[in-house]
Amino acid sequence: MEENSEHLKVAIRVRPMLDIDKVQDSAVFLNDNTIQVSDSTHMTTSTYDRIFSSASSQQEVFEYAQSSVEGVARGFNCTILAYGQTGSGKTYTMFGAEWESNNPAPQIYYQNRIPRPVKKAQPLNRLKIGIIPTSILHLFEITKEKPLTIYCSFLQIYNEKIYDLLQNPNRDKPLPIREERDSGIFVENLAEYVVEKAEDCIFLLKQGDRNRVVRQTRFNHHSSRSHTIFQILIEGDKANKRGALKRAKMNLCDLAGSEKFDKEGIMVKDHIQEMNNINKSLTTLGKVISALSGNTAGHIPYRESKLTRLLQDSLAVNTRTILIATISPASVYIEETLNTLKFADRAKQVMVIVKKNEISATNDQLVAKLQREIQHLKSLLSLNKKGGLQDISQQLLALKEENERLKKITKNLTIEEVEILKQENKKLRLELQSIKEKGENTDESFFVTEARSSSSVKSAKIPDAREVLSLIDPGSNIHSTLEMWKKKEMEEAVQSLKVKITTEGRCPVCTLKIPCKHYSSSKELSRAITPVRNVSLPPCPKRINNENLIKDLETHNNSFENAKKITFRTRVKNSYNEEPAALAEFREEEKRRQKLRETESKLVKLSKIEAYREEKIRKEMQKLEEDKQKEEEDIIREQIKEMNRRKYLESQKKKLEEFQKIKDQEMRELRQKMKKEQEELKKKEMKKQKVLDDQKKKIAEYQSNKKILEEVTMDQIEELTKEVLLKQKSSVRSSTELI
Ligand SMILES: Nc1ncnc2c1ncn2[C@@H]1O[C@H](COP(=O)(O)OP(=O)(O)OP(=O)(O)O)[C@@H](O)[C@H]1O
Repeated sequence: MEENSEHLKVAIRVRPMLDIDKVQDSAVFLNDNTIQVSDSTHMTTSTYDRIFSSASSQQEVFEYAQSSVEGVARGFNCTILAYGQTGSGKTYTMFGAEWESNNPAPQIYYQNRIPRPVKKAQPLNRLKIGIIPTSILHLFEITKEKPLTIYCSFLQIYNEKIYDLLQNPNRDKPLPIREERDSGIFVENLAEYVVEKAEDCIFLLKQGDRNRVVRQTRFNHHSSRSHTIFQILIEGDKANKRGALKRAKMNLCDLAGSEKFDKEGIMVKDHIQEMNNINKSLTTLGKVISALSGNTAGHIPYRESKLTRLLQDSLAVNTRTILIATISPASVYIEETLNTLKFADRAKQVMVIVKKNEISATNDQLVAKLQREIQHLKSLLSLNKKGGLQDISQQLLALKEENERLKKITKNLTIEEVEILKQENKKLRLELQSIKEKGENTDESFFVTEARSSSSVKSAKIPDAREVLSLIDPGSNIHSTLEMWKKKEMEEAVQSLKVKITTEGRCPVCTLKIPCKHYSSSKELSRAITPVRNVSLPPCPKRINNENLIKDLETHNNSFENAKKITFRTRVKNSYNEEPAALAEFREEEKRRQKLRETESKLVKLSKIEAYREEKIRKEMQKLEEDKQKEEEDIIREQIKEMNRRKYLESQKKKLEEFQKIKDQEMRELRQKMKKEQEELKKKEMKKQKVLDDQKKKIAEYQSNKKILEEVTMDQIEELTKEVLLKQKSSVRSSTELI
């Protein structure tokens, strides 16, 4: 399987000066991939993978992330994060400018959001939209006609609580984070939509964006006050040659911006709380990045904030991660800019190992998940089919049959069968979504992937009427119809019970064997029974009539079992008070009831033990999960340490090699110098020798001359002198003649 080790990619984007920047002098200077930030005393210089100036276009920024987005279609996970102080351009980078004109900025804080009027959708301008919409368009373009299913979800983390942006605009249902061996970390009950077209995905993105918490702050009229994560999950529909299905997810995060306490202005309580939560979660993100980069030893504090916990398996762990740090050029924000660059510097050092994600098509868990999901979707669908509620019991029966059918298709499915299951699943989801669009269902748990909702994770059994009821919001139409159905079922149960009693020759009122107070003979009873069988019971001549009984039953939880108990209790009461003959039977019954109670209490005890055991097992499982989690964290830490060690060794090796090279060069130069010096020395020696030889020669000459001179007499000297003088004279004469 493809596997690469790479650095976390870090880019800086500088936004242009805005009217809101009161002092318009720049403290940021760019030169290729180097950025300089200067205040009156210091100049900080840093280099990054890429720097986008205020003139850079949205398209240029997308192109930087394009290969990672394309990797998602090949099975590589990807996370793109925008980080920076408030008002520095994160939302502009992730969503875009066109986006803002489609979602006009509110001037007030939407505490209880009134839905904004939805403008008629304008065509997206690809030059203006940000990374998220462009990635969606690009992803759909490159996966067109590929056998893939694309899911999307959209959440916000506001005040350390997670909300579904597509289902919960009022933020009244915070969602928990769960972790499971197979599904990894996920948000329970988060809606996951199957999207077939880019336009549908964009539509959902816009819907969700409208539900995001925004507030007007000192530095941004339309400041995002929550972190958002738009997640796209891609799953292959067809297995490859190795029988594996592709599976990759892309997280597109627009973080809320850090903000300083406004000492001059007035900050409302909510604003302060938001600010503290945002700053706290960003600090934790900083700590996690620091730990991942190997700068701090030990524990990675993923669990300290919802943001880092959610991104635990999507941040630098088997995920191509791109960080776009946004800054403002204005000198007034220099402190925030330096903090952002410091964060980016740490992120630069994080190493990531990414591998292609594949899952075996015949993997037991996948098959089981698909089967469960199909059942869940079918049960929801059948509940929503028009007119289907009247004969709900028939539908439940049909679902039970379906359950049996699916159970029979046990684990040994062929790849083709799994592919068919996947298609069925997709079809059902789309059918459900179209029902939701038409407004036939108001239930918010409608689009929750079966495997991601707690009720269904626990068991794969078909829901009974009570479970079906619990799926539906109280107050909705479906709920009231089901209530009616439940009442009807209860009435029928009472009827059939009474018919049963009367056919045994007992009085339907006091349930004693006739003759009793109400009926003297079976003849009288049979006359009375006839209408009872079909419509209603004969009215009790003395005290209890049908309606009272039914009311009684209703107040006692409306179940068949309770109906039996109440009927019995009524009978006993009547007979005890008014018919002493019934006392013996009553005592017998009382004994039976006592036994029943004992058995029941035993059962309660047993179920308590069972519950205790389950709780213990659950705790053990949880502990095991936590241990596993810790182990995994240790492994990651070890991997990071190992990576850093290798990095350090490699850098040392490089340094050594460079040192060796320099040394070799120096040795070579030294040798050459020595050689030259030796040659020069040799030359000098030779010169010296020559001078010595010359001098020796001169001495020899001198000595021979001296010897000659010693032998020459005074007369010979005079003669020689004369001769010389004569020679000189003649030469002078000849020269004067010549003149
Ligand atoms: N590169 C850019 N080109 C032009 N305008 C920009 C650019 N970046 C940001 N802006 C403008 O700056 C303002 C603030 O940007 P934005 O809302 O994206 O900031 P933010 O970092 O998301 O802030 P917050 O954290 O408060 O939500 C917006 O009006 C936006 O249009």
